[in-house]
Amino acid sequence: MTELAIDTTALRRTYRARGGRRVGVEGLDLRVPVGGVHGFLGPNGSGKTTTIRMLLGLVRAESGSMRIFGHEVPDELPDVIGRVGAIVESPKFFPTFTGWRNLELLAAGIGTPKARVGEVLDATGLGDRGKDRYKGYSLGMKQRLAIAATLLKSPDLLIFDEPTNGLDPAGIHEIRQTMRRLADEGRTVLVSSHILAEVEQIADTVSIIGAGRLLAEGPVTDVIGDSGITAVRVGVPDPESAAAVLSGDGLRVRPDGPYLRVRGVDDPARITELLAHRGIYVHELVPERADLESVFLELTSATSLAQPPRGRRGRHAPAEPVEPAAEVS
Ligand SMILES: Nc1ncnc2c1ncn2[C@@H]1O[C@H](COP(=O)(O)OP(=O)(O)OP(=O)(O)O)[C@@H](O)[C@H]1O
Repeated sequence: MTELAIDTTALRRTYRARGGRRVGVEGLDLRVPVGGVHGFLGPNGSGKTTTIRMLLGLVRAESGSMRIFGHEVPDELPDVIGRVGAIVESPKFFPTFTGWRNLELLAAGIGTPKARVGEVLDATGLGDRGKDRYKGYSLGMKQRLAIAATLLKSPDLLIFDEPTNGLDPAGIHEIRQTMRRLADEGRTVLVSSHILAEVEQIADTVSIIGAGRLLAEGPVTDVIGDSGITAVRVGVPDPESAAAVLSGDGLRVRPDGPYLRVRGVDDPARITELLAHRGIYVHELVPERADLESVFLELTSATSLAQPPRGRRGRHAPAEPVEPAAEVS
């Protein structure tokens, strides 16, 4: 059985809202394996921050259970929190102090030897900028300094809530590289995001949530699907007749401009074969590979929220629609 860094069962947290309760997290089962980068994905308001805050003991769960490295949270959190580093909000640093000095102060505060400061600056790619003042850092460098601060106590688990918010592409790239490097050192990195493209490139495993519930989980490749082919774009002289032929064979077909988009086919050659038998000749056949973005959009769209369960690991998991709660003004 895979060793788990984070394990939650039927986790629930709601918030008071006008006209009732607003769902933060509703029956969430989250499993983060030890080692590697785990993308915790969901649209805005899907419950990522609420989950992270509950794991860190900052928000109380109404029901359900949570474990970090097998320790019950929140009861046994003091036993394991030393192994956890987290950035939930932007940490405050002294603007006129150097990055190095800021970290020295933090290290002294938690009883970490000063020698560790140089190591964590190197680990986050700030080795040659440590002697520069914090206020002169780019946003990406500021975020890397925040990561460096979490590394001072050498945590086994790092939790980053939307660490690339507000960064430009270069900054995003730097953070991505840093997270990958940390995972390659044997740490577990949980990174929440609603930007799929950046997570897809570095995550080993993902959990996708919507409306506080798990929609899919597993290795990125499994979540995307083994074949990777989600649809085939087909160009034919007579799309209407071709659609009838393909639908008749159980394929899902819909018009897409002058083309047809066909789903439910593992081997695109099947399309050519079916159509050729009816004297319809294909002039274009383009398999379109799924990416996490399209899986995510499909899973988190309102219609798929209402779809029935399809299983667990590497599959799409149960999801039920949740009544929207009124906003509090
Ligand atoms: N303190 C709070 N009071 C009331 N409602 C809250 C509070 N915190 C979160 N919520 C609500 O709970 C739901 C989940 O919010 P949460 O911040 O956990 O989502 P998220 O996935 O982290 O979103 P984002 O990507 O926008 O940060 C949202 O509907 C949000 O409005």
